[in-house]
Amino acid sequence: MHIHNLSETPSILNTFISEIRDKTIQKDSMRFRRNIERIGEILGYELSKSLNFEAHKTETPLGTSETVLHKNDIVLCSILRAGVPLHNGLLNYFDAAENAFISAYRQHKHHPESFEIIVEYLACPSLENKTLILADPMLATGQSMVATFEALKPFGTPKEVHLISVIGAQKGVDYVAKEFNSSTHLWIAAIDKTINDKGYIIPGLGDAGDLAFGNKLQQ
Ligand SMILES: O=P(O)(O)OC[C@H]1O[C@H](OP(=O)(O)OP(=O)(O)O)[C@H](O)[C@@H]1O
Ligand SMILES: O=c1cc[nH]c(=O)[nH]1
Ligand SMILES: [Mg+2]
Repeated sequence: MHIHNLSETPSILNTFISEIRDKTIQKDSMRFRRNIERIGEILGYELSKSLNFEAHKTETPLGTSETVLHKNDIVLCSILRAGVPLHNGLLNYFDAAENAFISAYRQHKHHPESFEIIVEYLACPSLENKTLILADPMLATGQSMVATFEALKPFGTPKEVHLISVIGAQKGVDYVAKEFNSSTHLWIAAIDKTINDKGYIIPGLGDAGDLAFGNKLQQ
């Protein structure tokens, strides 16, 4: 897997990551969502450099401008619910992308510290020969990414696969690196050291879905 950890190069991205982590600033849910969206825009911009480009001529009022434009058929798939603001950020740049949504949540059936990933909702166009971008802001154990990719398989074989995440734990990064094809790209804004016994990334930021959209009752 090609791992692109964007925080290795200091940039304005660090400001947005620092704000979503900050226990005071993150309480402003509108700012939290907007920061995730801005991070999505930056990750999308970096990812765009790896796409395929073709020559293009643009007629201006005064002449012809020659450039290259990407030609990929992109399907942008986000994991509900925390993936929604990240999806919006990516869609701001890949505005012609087709879109897919998939739900994945942790079900704590027997013990608060053990859970399984439940995939219930899935809306997806054909993925055959397309560029699939699979986005989820948190990559903790990596089980949600792997379970959702598995659920997408009946929709066709993508030409290339890009995973997008905001904060990952090293364990989750290692797990997806093992489970996905070696040609897969991971574009990630920060990689943290550990996961606690409840599956939260440390230091992480807490629960991204709750911070974006409010608390939910456990089923
Ligand atoms: O890498 P994993 O260990 O699978 O954990 C990451 C998943 O956990 C969070 O979702 P959550 O279950 O909290 O659902 P939510 O988005 O509805 O809050 C997050 O948005 C990821 O989907
Ligand atoms: O730290 C974590 C792990 C999973 N999901 C979150 O929202 N945060
Ligand atoms: Mg959550």
